[in-house]
Amino acid sequence: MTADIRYFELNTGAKIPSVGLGTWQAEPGVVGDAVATAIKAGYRHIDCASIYGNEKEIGLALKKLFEDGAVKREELWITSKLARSDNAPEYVQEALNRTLRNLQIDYLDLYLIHWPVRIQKGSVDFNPENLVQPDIPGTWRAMEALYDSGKARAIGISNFSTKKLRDLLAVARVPPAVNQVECHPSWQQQKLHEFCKSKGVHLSGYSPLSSPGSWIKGDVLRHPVVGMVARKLGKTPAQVCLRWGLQMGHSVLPKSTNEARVKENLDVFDRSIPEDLFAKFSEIVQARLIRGDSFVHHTCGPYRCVEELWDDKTISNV
Ligand SMILES: NC(=O)C1=CN([C@@H]2O[C@H](COP(=O)(O)OP(=O)(O)OC[C@H]3O[C@@H](n4cnc5c(N)ncnc54)[C@H](OP(=O)(O)O)[C@@H]3O)[C@@H](O)[C@H]2O)C=CC1
Ligand SMILES: CCCCCC/C=C/C=O
Repeated sequence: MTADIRYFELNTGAKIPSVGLGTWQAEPGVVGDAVATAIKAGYRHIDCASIYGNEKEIGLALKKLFEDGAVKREELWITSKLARSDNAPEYVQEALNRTLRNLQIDYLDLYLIHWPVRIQKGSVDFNPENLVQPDIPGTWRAMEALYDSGKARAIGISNFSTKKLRDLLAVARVPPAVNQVECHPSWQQQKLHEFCKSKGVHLSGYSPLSSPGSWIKGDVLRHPVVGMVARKLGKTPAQVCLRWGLQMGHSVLPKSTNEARVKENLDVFDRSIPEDLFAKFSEIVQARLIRGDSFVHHTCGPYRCVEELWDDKTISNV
């Protein structure tokens, strides 16, 4: 196993940098500095979304970095995502244009349908009455038009189960390049991983540290297997989780707004997890952290329960 896994090649032929900076819950007032710190430290991939509410500040930071000559647009990989309230064919083009205006760029490297979920345009809260049946084939045709236009150089999906991905592949003219899903040593997505691999869809792992500081409060960084591997390799638990993702073949999107941790999370290319230690990760009990409970309801919207959202009868084996 070569230690240097800097890129993964997508089905478009493009190379996605293997470590991207996450920006969800990166607060206004600090997210711009985090992006600047990351890019100066060597990150070339920023994971954004309209729903994160911080694309304007990221755009300002990018503009300054370009003006100062710290990086060129073509050296960066910028992903953004179609919000749930824009998940309808007629809203897709304007949603992308809004994101491009906010980010102050003229194309995205990757545009994803954020969730297989639609809420009424203008909804801001989690009222279940706002949940609407999405027209995924229709939205995908609108995404394909963005791909054809060159404004989105790759298109993909996020939070799609194996079944939802299979259904999409059956109607897609342009196959999705990426499925961005929760993925870390305590939610390894084995079945989805195999399916994506068999179809040439790159799996990008979100919450690769299990989102420890947020309300999600995942604790994979404290798992004994992660700790043991970290001690043996002389790396931190976070670096071990990220390295595990890279060796699985996934790009990873750690979020940090702390300068030292931003740098720590990119320092994952000098050591591989050897096979005997890598095998230990199969002992880790699996549980999904981001269940999407707010997107299901016993009477409203298309999904009656989380098992229907994920097409999975065993959301967790805990
Ligand atoms: N498509 C989707 O639906 C989703 C996409 N995402 C994407 O994935 C990104 C990452 O996921 P996210 O849920 O943010 O969680 P992560 O797993 O990246 O964890 C982020 C948390 O870990 C802390 N942290 C960062 N680095 C370290 C470290 N080296 N050691 C210890 N703690 C650390 C951060 O705090 P601090 O900032 O203080 O360092 C923050 O609290 C998101 O930001 C977003 O871009 C996430 C969820 C859903
Ligand atoms: C209250 C439910 C929110 C689900 C998490 C959505 C995370 C999105 C990040 O991209």
